[in-house]
Amino acid sequence: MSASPLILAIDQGTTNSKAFLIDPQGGIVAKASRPMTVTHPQPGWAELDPCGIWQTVRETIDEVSAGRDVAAIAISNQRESILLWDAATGEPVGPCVIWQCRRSSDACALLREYGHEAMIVEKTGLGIDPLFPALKLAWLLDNLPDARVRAERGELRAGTVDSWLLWNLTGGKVHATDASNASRTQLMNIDTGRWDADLAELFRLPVSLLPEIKASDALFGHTADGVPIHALMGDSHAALFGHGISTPGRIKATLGTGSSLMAVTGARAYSTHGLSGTVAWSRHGDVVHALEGNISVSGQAAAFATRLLNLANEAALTELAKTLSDNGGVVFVPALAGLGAPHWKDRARGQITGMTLATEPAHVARAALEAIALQIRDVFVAMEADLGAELPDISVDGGAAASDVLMQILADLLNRPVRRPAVTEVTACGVARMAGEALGLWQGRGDTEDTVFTPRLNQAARTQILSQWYAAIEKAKQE
Ligand SMILES: O=P(O)(O)OC[C@H](O)CO
Repeated sequence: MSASPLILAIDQGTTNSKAFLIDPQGGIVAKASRPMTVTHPQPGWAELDPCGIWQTVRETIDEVSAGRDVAAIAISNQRESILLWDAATGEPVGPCVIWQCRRSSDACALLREYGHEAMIVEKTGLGIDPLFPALKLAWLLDNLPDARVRAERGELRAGTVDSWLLWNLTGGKVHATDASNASRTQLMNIDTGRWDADLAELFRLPVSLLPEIKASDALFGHTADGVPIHALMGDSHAALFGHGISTPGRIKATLGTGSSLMAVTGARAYSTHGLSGTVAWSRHGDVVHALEGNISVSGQAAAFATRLLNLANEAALTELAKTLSDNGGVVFVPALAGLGAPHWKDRARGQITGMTLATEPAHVARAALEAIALQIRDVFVAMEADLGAELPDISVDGGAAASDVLMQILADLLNRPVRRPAVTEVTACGVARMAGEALGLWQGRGDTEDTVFTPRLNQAARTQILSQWYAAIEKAKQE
């Protein structure tokens, strides 16, 4: 038994549900993880089983909390994934349509054609792309039997994954979300922090279906055992907070299935370089704004290449990539779910270019790691252009940030130092801190040493890789 109060932080991601017990100094006392399987019923579609999401989260909570006192639960989650459930029974209605799913691609094209993009960006900070859930929710209402009628009769509830977990944790008593998650739905007006009636009408969605929007550090409710749920945050936002980035001038990249780069902007920022304006978090009514660039397939590019090359695991991919010092002209563009920021081409398709008879599997392995870094570089460059200032370095977290080889490639291609904190579970630590500070029990850790990867690649080699990359990106966009 630990004497200090412990926060139970959930990190519900695309491919794993994780739970951590975190002490007031930010130390991880216990952790548990369960894998999730994304299904692809049609090319470009991506779904998760809502019961599987709840079940895996429940199991990780039970595993880490056995025999411990938990002061509060804090939830961080994959964003932009949307689901529907029955208000009376709590049973899911249809699948969880996840952020990577492109099923609303045609509907997005129509909205663009009818000239709605400027209004949507003005209200939400988000451009039109299948990433965002408003059109996916409309798709569910239109395609699941009786769903629209039942929604209009008030029999259904909708929400992002945080809402679904909150509903289940509170035994169906609370239907709420936080401002960071709501800001990614394309239904929240970023200036008012409320669901927007014009957007709801445009997307044909009854506002009554949606959860109440609260501050990220609100007291959201209690579990049946009386444990307070005291923070909800989108995973990328929690990571930004976990890196201690709360003022402009620094940037972080979370390398998960996709990657998200975020920088705090102070006031609301408008991107002219393919990024999104978003809410970083809201606390005690104060809203912190950020610029974000989402990359659709990032760490997943390594998993994909591992499977294509028939390797045992991603460590084997990295070992193979390490056997060469260059890519031999091979470029991999992982547009496997379209291209996100800053290109936003949802119909782009993946490419492997530049192969010759001299190409070895190791070249493809190296190209896969470089692709992760190059996509991050594209967003980093857009971020500097939007901010009108150079960013001195980048802080990283997430599963793929554990790879020294990848972090060195990232430093080389960015031509900036890459800072990796000692604990890379920054998302969980960030949301735990949000709850811990709200409860007044957070002490924070003293200074810890980051591992810093310093650029070593010469300019000529960097320029060559970049020119091959831009040529391949153009090809992918034209698919
Ligand atoms: O599952 P992750 O950790 O890649 O996170 C997904 C993002 O939140 C999608 O925007």
